Amino acid sequence: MGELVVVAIGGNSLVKGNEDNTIQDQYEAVCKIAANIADMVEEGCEVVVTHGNGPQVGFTLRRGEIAEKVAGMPSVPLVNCVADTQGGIGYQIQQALTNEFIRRGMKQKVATVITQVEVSSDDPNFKNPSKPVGAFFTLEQAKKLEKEHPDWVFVEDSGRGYRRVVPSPQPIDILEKDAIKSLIGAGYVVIAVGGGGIPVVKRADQTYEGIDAVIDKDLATSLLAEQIQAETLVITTGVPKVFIHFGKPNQKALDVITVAETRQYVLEDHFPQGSMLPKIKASLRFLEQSGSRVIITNSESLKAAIQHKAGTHIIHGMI
Ligand SMILES: Nc1ncnc2c1ncn2[C@@H]1O[C@H](COP(=O)(O)OP(=O)(O)O)[C@@H](O)[C@H]1O
Ligand SMILES: NC(=O)OP(=O)(O)O
Repeated sequence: MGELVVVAIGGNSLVKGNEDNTIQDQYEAVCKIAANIADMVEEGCEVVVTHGNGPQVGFTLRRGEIAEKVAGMPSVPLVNCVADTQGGIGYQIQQALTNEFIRRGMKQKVATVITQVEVSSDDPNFKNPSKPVGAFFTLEQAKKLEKEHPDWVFVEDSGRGYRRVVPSPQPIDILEKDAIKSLIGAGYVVIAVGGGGIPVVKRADQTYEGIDAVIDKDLATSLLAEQIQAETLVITTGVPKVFIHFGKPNQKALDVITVAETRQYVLEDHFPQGSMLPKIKASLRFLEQSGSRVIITNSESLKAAIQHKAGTHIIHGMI
């Protein structure tokens, strides 16, 4: 059995532009990432793929709102928008990976698991929306939209523009973790926890129901990696490495850092709230709970990163 690696794909890395991004554009981006993931499988890794849905779930929500306004169609709850994007993006990744394995003459099987993630209805994050979704707007556009829709909240997203935010509770448990483990054991490349998972709460009678929110996919991925006892968590994003003093003249790329060093960089405020900080928090959580190493890199560098030749590696301590 190879090293069990959970790879998270950022939702932003699947969209080129803003709301003008087409499904075909997204599939082309998915195909490029699928080739990089196939490289890892060829390297001997057992791979579980997770993905974000930040842009896509916002677009889906907006489509429903426009259809309601223009055609009087019933609105689609946010939790169902999460489920729709999990299925839609999961389908594209599953097809792209399957085709990539066929082209390479590999017998690898692929399956996507609809994944529900338990959250608490008492989570304080329900009262304080923080997860940016959908399109990026200018300040003027955001102010105009806030006037038109008093229930919408906007935040500035890491220097990239203003985005609508929705509640983002902490993930507590991956309901389908045993199914995911079984599929890995049967030799599948598994796609799971798409869009951070479909948020559900447990009722008093122990049954579940969906709740409107978008879970941070890095936190949900870290919980999955812990629950399936993965050795390695790889978070792919738009940059090849994590930097300190990011975007400043003295920015410095990090190659290998320890958990203690990473905690110190967090205290020194090197990682912004809406972008790199959730990835770092998810990495620390995985290493503190069970993991051996975390790699943060871009998808192009996946193979080299697994071979210790690229990316930022976070480890317990220096050997
Ligand atoms: N210290 C940092 N090191 C590297 N990248 C950073 C840092 N701070 C902010 N970033 C930015 O954060 C981005 C990752 O966040 P985001 O795009 O929201 O994630 P995702 O890829 O999951 O959608 C990077 O592509 C980079 O532009
Ligand atoms: N659900 C989620 O965290 O998606 P992104 O990674 O696309 O923001």
